[in-house]
This record gives sequence, C-alpha cells and structure tokens, in this order.
Amino acid sequence: MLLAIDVGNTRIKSAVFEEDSLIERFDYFNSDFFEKTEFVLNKYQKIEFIVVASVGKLEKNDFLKFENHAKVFFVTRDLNFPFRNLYKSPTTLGIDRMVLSCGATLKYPNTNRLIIDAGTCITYDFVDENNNYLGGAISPGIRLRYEALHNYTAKLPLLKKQNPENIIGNSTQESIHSGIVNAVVFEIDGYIDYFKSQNANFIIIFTGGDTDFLAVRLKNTIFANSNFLLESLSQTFQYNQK
Ligand SMILES: Nc1ncnc2c1ncn2[C@@H]1O[C@H](COP(=O)(O)OP(=O)(O)OP(=O)(O)O)[C@@H](O)[C@H]1O
Ligand SMILES: CC(C)(CO)[C@@H](O)C(=O)NCCC(=O)O
Ligand SMILES: [K+]
Repeated sequence: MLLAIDVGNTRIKSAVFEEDSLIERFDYFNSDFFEKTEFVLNKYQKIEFIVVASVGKLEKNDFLKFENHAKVFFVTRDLNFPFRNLYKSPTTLGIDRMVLSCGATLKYPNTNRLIIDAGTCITYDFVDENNNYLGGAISPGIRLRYEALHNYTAKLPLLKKQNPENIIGNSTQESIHSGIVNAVVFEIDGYIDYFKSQNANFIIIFTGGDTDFLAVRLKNTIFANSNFLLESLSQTFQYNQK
C-alpha cells in the first residue's frame, strides 16, 4: 500500500492506493497536517511508502517524522520523468506540473496531451505526442479571483463562488460571479479550442479542486478527474522504482 500526498498551495490532498486503485482520499489544511497524516497511517497499517509532492510550505524534513510508519519518497526534479523537459526555466517548473505531466504521459501514450489543473492557480501543461514537455500557462484560480477583487478594491464584497445566472450580471453580486466564473470558463474553453485547432490527435485532462464545479460548465468534452494528481503521484513513484 502507498500513501500519496499532494501538498498544494491551500490544502493537502492525500490518497491511499492498493496497486493502482485509490482506496480512500483525505483533504485537510496545513494546520492539521501531522494529526491527519498520523490518523491515515494508523488506519492503514499496510502503507509501505509515503510519496509526497509539495508546492506548499512543507519540505522533505516535515515528512521524516513518519519514517517509523513507512518509507518516505519525496518527489524532486532530479527523478526520472517520461518526457523531455523543454521548459526554458526547468529548475523553476512546479513539481505539481511535472507530476501531472508524468501521469498524463504514462497513461495516454502517443498523443498530444493538455492537462488543466484548476486549483489555487489554474495551470495548463502541454506534452506533445513525442513526449516533449513544452510548457503552458499559469492563471489565478477561482477563489484567488474572488479574494483579489475584494482585497484590492474599496467596495467589492468577498463572495463565495456561485454559478452566475447570466452572462450579463444585473447586480454587484451577479456581476462578480459572472466576471469570475464565466471568465474562467471562457478562458479554459479558449485554451482548449486553440489546442484543438493545432492538434489532430489529442487528449484533455481536467483536474484540481474546482474540477466538478467547472467541468459541467465547459462546452468542450474533457476527461474530468479530480484525483488525477494523486494518481499521477503513484505513477511517478512506480516509474522511478523500475
Ligand atoms: N474545501 C475547500 N477548500 C478550499 N478550496 C476548495 C474547497 N473545495 C473546493 N475548493 C476549490 O478549490 C480551489 C482550490 O483548489 P485545490 O484545493 O486543488 O487548491 P490547492 O490545495 O492550493 O492545490 P493546488 O496548489 O494544487 O492548486 C479553490 O478555487 C476552491 O474554489
Ligand atoms: C503554478 C503553481 C503555483 C501551481 O500550483 C506551481 O506549479 C508553481 O509554484 N510553479 C512554479 C512556476 C512554474 O511552474 O513555472
Ligand atoms: K493548480
């Protein structure tokens, strides 16, 4: 058994795997990190490996205290990845983007892949059919946009994300929901349309904390899988065991 841990910018997501099957997933905040991880390790005593990717505040040292339970495998850029990294600044490419690209390359061979992760940030990553990682885009995620409008203006309230009723918002609240949710949907559909116009043979993978909220609103057909990063962590580990 393996425990995959994705330390994101806002939350920690983890999942227990038996072979390639996801048995149970746990989401928690940094403040609960130690207790929750201990809880999972005690619940699943058969966990042999803890596989971690962190873009957040936790470092490898923070995980070594679990070594009495299981071996810690911390994902870094020095591991083997199944793609050629053509990013111009490879040493600053996010580990989460590398893990997503690894999972997509292994799961969907011989095709162009676009991976969209709608979390704190929305990231777009492109791995071509010859397994070249080319890069993509980083934009602010939904919650970040709501907070930015509130924090950098005098009058705009902080709202919880909500489906806009219309494109034309007829109140302050509706204008904000439209300006954020519709804009994110237009953005994602726009990237997908561009990608489709450039590639005949392709797959689009959609993941992140806003997967379910957004997937139903996109006009394009995509593979929505909110566990894709966790599954890719397990795949990255296995790829490096060979
Ligand atoms: N319980 C929750 N807490 C916080 N955000 C949530 C929650 N459920 C859904 N979300 C949505 O998920 C988005 C954040 O995504 P996610 O949880 O994947 O971010 P994250 O932990 O920072 O991960 P990453 O850094 O990989 O993007 C927010 O825009 C928010 O709308
Ligand atoms: C873009 C984020 C914040 C998304 O989690 C992360 O992948 C990151 O910190 N990336 C570093 C910059 C880059 O990927 O080019
Ligand atoms: K993200």
